Amino acid sequence: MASFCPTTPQSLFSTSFQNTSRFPHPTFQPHHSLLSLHSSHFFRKSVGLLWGRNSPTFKIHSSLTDFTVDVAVEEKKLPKGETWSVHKFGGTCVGSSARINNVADVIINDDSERKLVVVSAMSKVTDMMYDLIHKAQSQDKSYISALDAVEEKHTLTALELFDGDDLTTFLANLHQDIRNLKAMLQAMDIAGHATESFTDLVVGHGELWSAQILSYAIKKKGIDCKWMDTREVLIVNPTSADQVDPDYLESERRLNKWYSRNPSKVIIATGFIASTHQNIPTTLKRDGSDFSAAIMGALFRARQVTIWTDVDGVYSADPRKVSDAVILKTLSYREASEMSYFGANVLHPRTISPVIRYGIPVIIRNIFNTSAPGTKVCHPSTTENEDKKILINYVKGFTTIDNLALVNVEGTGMAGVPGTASTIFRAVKEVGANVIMISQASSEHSICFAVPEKEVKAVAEALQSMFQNALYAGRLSQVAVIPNCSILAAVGQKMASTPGVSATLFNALAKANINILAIAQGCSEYNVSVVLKREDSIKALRAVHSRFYNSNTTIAMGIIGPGLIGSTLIDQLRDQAATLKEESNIDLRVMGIMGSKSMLLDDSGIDLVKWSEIREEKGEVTDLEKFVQHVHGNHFIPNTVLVDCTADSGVASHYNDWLRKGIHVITPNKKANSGPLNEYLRLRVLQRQSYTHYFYEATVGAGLPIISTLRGLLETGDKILQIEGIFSGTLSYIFNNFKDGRVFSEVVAEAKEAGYTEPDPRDDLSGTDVARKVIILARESGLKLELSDVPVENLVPEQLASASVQDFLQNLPKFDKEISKRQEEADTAGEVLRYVGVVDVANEKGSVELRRYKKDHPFAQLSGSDNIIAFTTRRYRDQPLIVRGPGAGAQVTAGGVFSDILRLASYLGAPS
Ligand SMILES: NC(=O)C1=CN([C@@H]2O[C@H](COP(=O)(O)OP(=O)(O)OC[C@H]3O[C@@H](n4cnc5c(N)ncnc54)[C@H](OP(=O)(O)O)[C@@H]3O)[C@@H](O)[C@H]2O)C=CC1
Ligand SMILES: N[C@@H](CC=O)C(=O)O
Ligand code: NA
Repeated sequence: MASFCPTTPQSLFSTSFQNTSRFPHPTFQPHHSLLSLHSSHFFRKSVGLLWGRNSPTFKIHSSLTDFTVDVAVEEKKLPKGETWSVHKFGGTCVGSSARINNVADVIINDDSERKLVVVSAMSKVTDMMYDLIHKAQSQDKSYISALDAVEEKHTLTALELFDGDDLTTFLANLHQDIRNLKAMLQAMDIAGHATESFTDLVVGHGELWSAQILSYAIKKKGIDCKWMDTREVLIVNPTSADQVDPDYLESERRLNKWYSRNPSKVIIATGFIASTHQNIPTTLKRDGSDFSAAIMGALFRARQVTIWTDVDGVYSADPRKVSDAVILKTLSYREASEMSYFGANVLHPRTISPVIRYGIPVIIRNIFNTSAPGTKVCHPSTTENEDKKILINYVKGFTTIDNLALVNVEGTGMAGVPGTASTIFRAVKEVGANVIMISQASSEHSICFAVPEKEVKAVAEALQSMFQNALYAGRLSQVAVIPNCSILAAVGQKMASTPGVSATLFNALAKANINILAIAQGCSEYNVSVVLKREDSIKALRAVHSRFYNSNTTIAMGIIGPGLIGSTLIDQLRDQAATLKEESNIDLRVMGIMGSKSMLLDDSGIDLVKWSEIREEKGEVTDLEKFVQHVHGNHFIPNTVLVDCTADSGVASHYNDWLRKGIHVITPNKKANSGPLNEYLRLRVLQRQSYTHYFYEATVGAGLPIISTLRGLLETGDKILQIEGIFSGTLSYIFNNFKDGRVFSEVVAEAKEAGYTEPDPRDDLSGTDVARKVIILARESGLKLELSDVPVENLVPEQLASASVQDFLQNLPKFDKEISKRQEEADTAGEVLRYVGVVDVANEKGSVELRRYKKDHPFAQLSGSDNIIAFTTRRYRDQPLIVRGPGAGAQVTAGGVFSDILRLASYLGAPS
């Protein structure tokens, strides 16, 4: 066996680069092909001369010895193709001896006939190596102890993994490398500088050591394997400061030669590092190890390349932002490139190019969860129909880029003037800014483009100066900067030629009340990008993801007024939450509950079992503005709804403002819809113009479908003639039970106890509550009536009009006689008393009164808190359409509010 002896360091360029691991001991076997070893002046011209174990004529340069060894070797032809599978393990995968052992098992368990494994340096080692260089250059002597730490880390790992001759060999190599590195660092220390190739040489040691360690760890498990210093094989041409192009022909030639000397079914190769044609060490720059794996895949024409990471595959969106993000089973090469560009943790486009050439699939898998199949990146034909889970199978993923600014160059002088765009982008190029997205409307009045926020100041200044004259002359009106923007991109190969994809995207954004600042879609249609305000970025991502992936429709809720109805609603939400999530993908999160005195806020959703105790303990003083800000301010949840369960007109006066902010409103509170007409009309106009919803089914007939029935009639072209009925659950209960000698005040108390009345039962007895319902239905039918336009028959004794609720109830028995008299008179005539409301649409009037009906009249047949509402319309003229059932009470009212919430969820995209 030929080897050459270590020499004593003499100077940096003729010193101790002997017997290093990147220059593995040539294991010359007597029956091998002719191998010539020459020596010359070691490192005399360039350190690159070291990377020369690439041909049967093997040149070794030493400052002390010159020698040539010719060995006859048998040429082993590299078998290429399906039998090879390539794996790549990043730094975290080989971060410790336990992980290296795990990696060894994964390789052994791969039943491919031949395996080529690319490894990165152990985790943190590359940073440690850069730190050494940084310290040495700045003459910080602590690089010596830092180098000791590097040596110790690898020594300990080796000691834990293998033993015997392999350990001795590895440690000898490692010590020699460390001595060499020390000499190099000393030189940097003296020079106060390190060239790029020197830096690459130092840093590349991390890969050399990890490849050797892994190969010995595999050998220890009884599998024969060789390790490869890829600098002997991978030849690249630097194309720019951060890019190199592989020379496939030369690399293939060198690989064949390497293999002829090192035939093996398992090869562990260093990632990241390569050489130039002049054998100068270099690196593959960003994402280098992935690139190494892809190049190796191409050189070996491998069956597949597996990139092992610490995630289960490529997600449909960043899982830290979208909790429902799913792992994609397949992605086309193009989709992977697009997603990667837009910040997803996918293969960098450049790294996939070598495998695209041969259609070699790349699988992204999780080393910590080998049961997960991962994501397969391959040609689209093989990806079809695999991602079945996706409802709308056209968009694969969504990504965002933050910290951008939009620049808008605008003016009438731009249209039809060739060269404007070129001038703009020349200015941008001159300040070295990177244009991320461009959009120009065909009117040519403006061009807008997105650049990184940190570059926008220079861009704006350059444009101001470039267009100084045009701005002065008015040909351009402005160069405006819109800061704090983000791009949201939807990526999918099948988006091309599929109508409706963008419409769905924009619709989802509109429903989440997100404003789009600019749009771009290239002709290839693989990507639709929209620019949004930064603060909307996560909300937008969730909204579009949920629309395309049938994932949860999440709604942030704020409940105002946890009284009888509010607290019953909370109980119903609590009991139904799991089913809704599981069966309908609706995730309702109550972020705040507010009463008149105290409120409870929570960032992730209040525990609906213990909310009352928690409010007692942690509640804060009610502050409506803070409450709204909290519930709506959660940018992770795309939709917000405020549910007003008070009877308060002050709370209702905020609906306008909330709707304007994109907050949906749901309420059983009648105050807004029966309040001042102009405010009501303003509210409706605003609501109709926006995608923000305002639902109030429970304001009339509680949970009964009154508003929706009326809407249905109107929207389908029916004409309402009259709506007549018993609209008050309280008054219905009272007059249904005020018979057989019972006392009026007692029945009123029962109605209050049963939860039918308004917080102040005089609102019911006075007829005001019924009048409000009449107004709500009248306005819904198109009448422009004020509450004061509806005459009411007031049943509240005048003397008790201004008493407290308690005094009113206490003193009501004093007035029982009068009403009993009316009841008896009716009874004698074979009639009953019923409190009815009428909307006379034809005559544009409303009325509310206590009427007498024959005992066989449908209104006389009611029981409990039943409401009955008869719609006489053009279609239902002879036989009115009748809705009947309990029209008050906690459960039915809260149920009505709840069903409005679910209607909202379905409008927002939940399955209906
Ligand atoms: N009962 C029924 O059958 C039906 C009721 N409705 C409507 O439902 C609504 C609620 O009725 P109900 O639950 O019976 O009434 P309650 O009196 O039981 O509850 C009202 C709640 O509103 C809170 N509240 C009042 N003012 C404010 C304010 N300014 N800010 C915050 N919270 C406030 C109260 O808080 P606190 O407790 O802290 O004072 C209380 O929690 C009413 O609008 C009613 O018309 C509609 C259809 C049927
Ligand atoms: N107090 C009201 C409750 C429903 O609106 C009624 O009695 O109908
Ligand atoms: Na209703």
